[in-house]
Amino acid sequence: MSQSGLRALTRDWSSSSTDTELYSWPPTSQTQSAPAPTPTLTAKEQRMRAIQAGLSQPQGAGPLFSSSSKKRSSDGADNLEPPAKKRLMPWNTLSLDGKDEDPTEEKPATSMGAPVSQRGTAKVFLSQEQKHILKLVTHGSNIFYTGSAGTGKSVLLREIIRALKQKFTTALDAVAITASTGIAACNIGGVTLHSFGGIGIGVETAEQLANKIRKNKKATGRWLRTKVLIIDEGPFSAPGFLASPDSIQYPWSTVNCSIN
Ligand SMILES: Nc1ncnc2c1ncn2[C@@H]1O[C@H](COP(=O)(O)OP(=O)(O)OP(=O)(O)O)[C@@H](O)[C@H]1O
Repeated sequence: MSQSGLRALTRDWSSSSTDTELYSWPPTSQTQSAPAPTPTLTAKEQRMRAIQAGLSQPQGAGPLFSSSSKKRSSDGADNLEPPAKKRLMPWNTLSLDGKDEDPTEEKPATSMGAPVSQRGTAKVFLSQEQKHILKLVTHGSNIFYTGSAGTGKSVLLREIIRALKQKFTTALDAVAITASTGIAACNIGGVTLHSFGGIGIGVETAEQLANKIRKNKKATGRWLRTKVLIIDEGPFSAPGFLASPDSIQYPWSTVNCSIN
């Protein structure tokens, strides 16, 4: 037994450095390139490392993972993945091009030069013409104003209504807001002229309409309490009702109600 090859081989393993180099495993070069073992980590720390590694995976890439994916790209380990797309949100629309909006900065003026308040409602600054008409109305003049589309008639009318309501704060029904059509009346918070006046469809003569109003106590009361009658889109009223300056004044002058 002492001359067997097994005995000789055992002796060679323990004594010969050459044999050790030939049969050593794993190879020295691969051992150096392998990740360093972490024998000092506890089981809890190893679990935490595993969870963090799982969270840093590219799937579901979003803002939460953007930093880790950037880190991988800088390391050169995973530079084929496209960068995460920045989501376009209302609060960062301007910051995409590097121009952050200052929320405390005052908004620019509107096209009409009116500054925008913080609530987003524009304060109206009337033109000289609009101011002139408003002044005439508040001083008690009878006014008919017209103009092309978009010249500010409706804006002026809203200011007139506001000013008259302030002037007649205590008088109930002092300002009658009417229009020739229901839609136009809705736009200014009023009623149709025919509904207010109690004249039905208003196809009779002015004298007949006045008699009709007299017979209607509610309508007569409305006319008598009215200090100012506003008629929007007046030219579209029933033919004959507002056909001429004379007929404009006729109905309420016959029921002893003056515009003032
Ligand atoms: N003094 C003002 N200040 C600010 N904006 C104004 C002023 N006057 C008119 N505008 C603006 O001009 C535009 C047209 O005004 P508006 O609707 O009153 O015109 P309009 O004459 O009533 O037009 P349409 O006859 O078509 O009804 C609106 O956007 C309104 O806000």
